[in-house]
Amino acid sequence: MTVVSLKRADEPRPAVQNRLGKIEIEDFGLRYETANGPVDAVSGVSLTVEPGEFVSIIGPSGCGKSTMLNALAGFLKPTSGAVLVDGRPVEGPGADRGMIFQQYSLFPWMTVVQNVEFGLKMKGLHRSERRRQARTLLGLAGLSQFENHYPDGLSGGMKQRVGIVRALATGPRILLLDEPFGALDAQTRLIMQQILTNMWQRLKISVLFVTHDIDEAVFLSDRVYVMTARPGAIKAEVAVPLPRPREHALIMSSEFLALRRGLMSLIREESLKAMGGEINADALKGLAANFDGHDIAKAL
Ligand SMILES: Nc1ncnc2c1ncn2[C@@H]1O[C@H](COP(=O)(O)OP(=O)(O)OP(=O)(O)O)[C@@H](O)[C@H]1O
Repeated sequence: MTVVSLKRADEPRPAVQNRLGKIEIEDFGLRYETANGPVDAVSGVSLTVEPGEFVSIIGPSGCGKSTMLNALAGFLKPTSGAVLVDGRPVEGPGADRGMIFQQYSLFPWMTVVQNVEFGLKMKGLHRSERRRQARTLLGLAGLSQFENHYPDGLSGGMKQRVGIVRALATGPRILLLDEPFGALDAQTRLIMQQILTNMWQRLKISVLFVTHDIDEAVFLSDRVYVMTARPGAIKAEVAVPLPRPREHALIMSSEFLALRRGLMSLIREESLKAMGGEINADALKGLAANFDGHDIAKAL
């Protein structure tokens, strides 16, 4: 079995017929205008997510991962290139895309079930139908007995589960997740990964998932894109041909470890480049002065 296959980003892939939720990012660039001049966050990125696919993006800090998700969500406009959902350019936020951030974004004055029902209310659904749909999704996420709790009384993992359920309640075709489990402890993170994959498989939506955690990317994804240091571009596309459903014991398998090693070496180089930009010679001189004249800059 080929465990790590690196493909060119523009290589054709078989299309899934008659299904919605396709993401196409074509030669995408985004420049921020700041008081200190322009910042090219992302440059010339092309990537695709087929309907129903689970795709992750990993890359060094500041390479533009969040910028890209925000453009897909419709919060930012590309400076160059195009961002398409089901063949149409993204013009702004829409109910076809749900977004989940690392920070929990629940309404603290609403109960769990009211938070989940909120988007359905905006869609004009009748109260009894809203409650029925919200309860079905809360059941899938193992949250049935917490429906009348307020967010303040929930753990971080539970809040994030409610956030995922809320984003899914309006029936998006695409779920965009930006480091959603970054603030959770390791054990809760594993449980959340399992819940997310279960819901993804049941609902058959497309997922684009940003993470810093290589194990998480391999465990969850069909494919992983690796980005370069800023301005972010695609360095590699890695297929994850591990069978589903996946159990956590998989992370000890030789196939998983080979993928992990491959991704690790791809990303190490870019992380060093990204850090190199921040560690300048003056900063190192400053450090040396703090160490009784010992030249630790040379040792580095
Ligand atoms: N509103 C903004 N104005 C100016 N520069 C910005 C803005 N938002 C992001 N940037 C810069 O654009 C670059 C990409 O930022 P972005 O947050 O997209 O990266 P990231 O890969 O998600 O980072 P991290 O992994 O640390 O979350 C960074 O250098 C960042 O400082």
